[in-house]
Amino acid sequence: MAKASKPVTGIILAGGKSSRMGFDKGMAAFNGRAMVTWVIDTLQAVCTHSMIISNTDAYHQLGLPVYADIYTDSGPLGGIYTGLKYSTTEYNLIMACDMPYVKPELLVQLLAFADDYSIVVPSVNGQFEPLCGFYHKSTLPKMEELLQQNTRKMQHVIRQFPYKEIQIEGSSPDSQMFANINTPEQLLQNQISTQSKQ
Ligand SMILES: Nc1nc2c(ncn2[C@@H]2O[C@H](COP(=O)(O)OP(=O)(O)OP(=O)(O)O)[C@@H](O)[C@H]2O)c(=O)[nH]1
Repeated sequence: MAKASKPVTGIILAGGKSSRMGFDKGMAAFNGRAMVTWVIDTLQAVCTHSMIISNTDAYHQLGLPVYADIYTDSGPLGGIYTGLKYSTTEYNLIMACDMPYVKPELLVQLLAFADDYSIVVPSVNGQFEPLCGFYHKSTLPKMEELLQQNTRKMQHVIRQFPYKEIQIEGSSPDSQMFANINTPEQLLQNQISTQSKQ
């Protein structure tokens, strides 16, 4: 997979509570290795730099820069803000640590609109997938304003910017890429189904 023509930072969100999983989901074993490492591989196929936003020491063993949330307990928006703040590139791809099925080809599709929009996100049946998106560094000041206003809903955040939506039908196989692994049951079921496909 060719890297993007401009520098792009891959920002992995690995904070939050993992309350449904009951333990840190990014470091949970998924198909033989930590779930976050699948996401790292996807981003590194396309990005020139990568970083992890987490408040947990375990992520330091993965060989990437790890930054703690600047605004704590602020949900994914807080993680996005921190990533963009530390990023040194205009182009940034954000991914949640619990989306191991996203393909680099999708990220390339998002980057194709990076010159024309502040945010580019896929949507499935009209619902944005904000934690697999392109975010321009210039969104930072407004992101901070939204955080300070206690905004949490990413569906609302995206609409504050010039954004592009890549629509994906819920019935298409591509929509399966956005499956989150949030619970021990999903972890187990997805490992079995992934292995049976090999
Ligand atoms: N850096 C950072 N990432 C977060 C934060 N909250 C959620 N995330 C990340 O955002 C993605 C989606 O998180 P959720 O599944 O909605 O929330 P969660 O707190 O991780 O899990 P639950 O407690 O089960 O809801 C995951 O990759 C999380 O690691 C946060 O406060 N900071």
